Amino acid sequence: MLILKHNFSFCASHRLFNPTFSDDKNKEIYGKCAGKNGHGHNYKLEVAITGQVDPETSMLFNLQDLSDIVYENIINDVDHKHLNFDVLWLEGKIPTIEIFIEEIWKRLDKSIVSKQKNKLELYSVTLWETETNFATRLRN
Ligand SMILES: Nc1nc2c(c(=O)[nH]1)N=C([C@H](O)[C@H](O)COP(=O)(O)OP(=O)(O)OP(=O)(O)O)CN2
Repeated sequence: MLILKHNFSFCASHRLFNPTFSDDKNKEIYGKCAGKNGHGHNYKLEVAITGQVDPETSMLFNLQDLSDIVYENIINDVDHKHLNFDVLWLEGKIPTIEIFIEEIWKRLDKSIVSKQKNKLELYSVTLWETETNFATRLRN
C-alpha cells in the first residue's frame, strides 16, 4: 500500500468556549483557552492519500493538484482567520482540534472522491495545533 502525503501550514485564532455554559464553567473546562478574545496557533496539516500508481504518468495523484484542493477547500478559508467567527463551515461549532479535523476531513473527502481515479481516496488527515497537541483522522 502506498500513501502519498503533503504538508501545509496556516495561522488562525480561536476560542474554546461553550455559550450554554457559565463563564466559570467555561474557565473550568477550557482553562486559558476560554479567554475572552481567543488566542492564536500556528497550525500544521498533513494530508495523506492512497490509491494506485497510474502506469502512464507514474503518479498516484499529482501533488500539485492535491495542494490546490487543500488550498481551495481549507487553507484559503482558515488562514489568518478567527475560527469562531470567520469560517462558514465551522459556524456554531466549538473549534477544538477534534471538531476542526472532522470538518476538514469531510470537506477533503468530498473533494478528493469527486476527482476519483485509480482508486484514489483520502487516507488520513493529521492536524497539529501546537508542537505537542495534534490529532489524526483515519478513514473508518
Ligand atoms: N481535547 C482537546 N484539548 C485541548 C484542545 C483541543 O482542541 N482539544 N485545545 C487546547 C488549546 O487550544 C491549545 O492546544 C493548548 O495550547 P497550550 O496550552 O499552549 O498547549 P501546549 O501543549 O503547546 O503547551 P504546554 O506548555 O505543554 O501546556 C487545549 N486542550
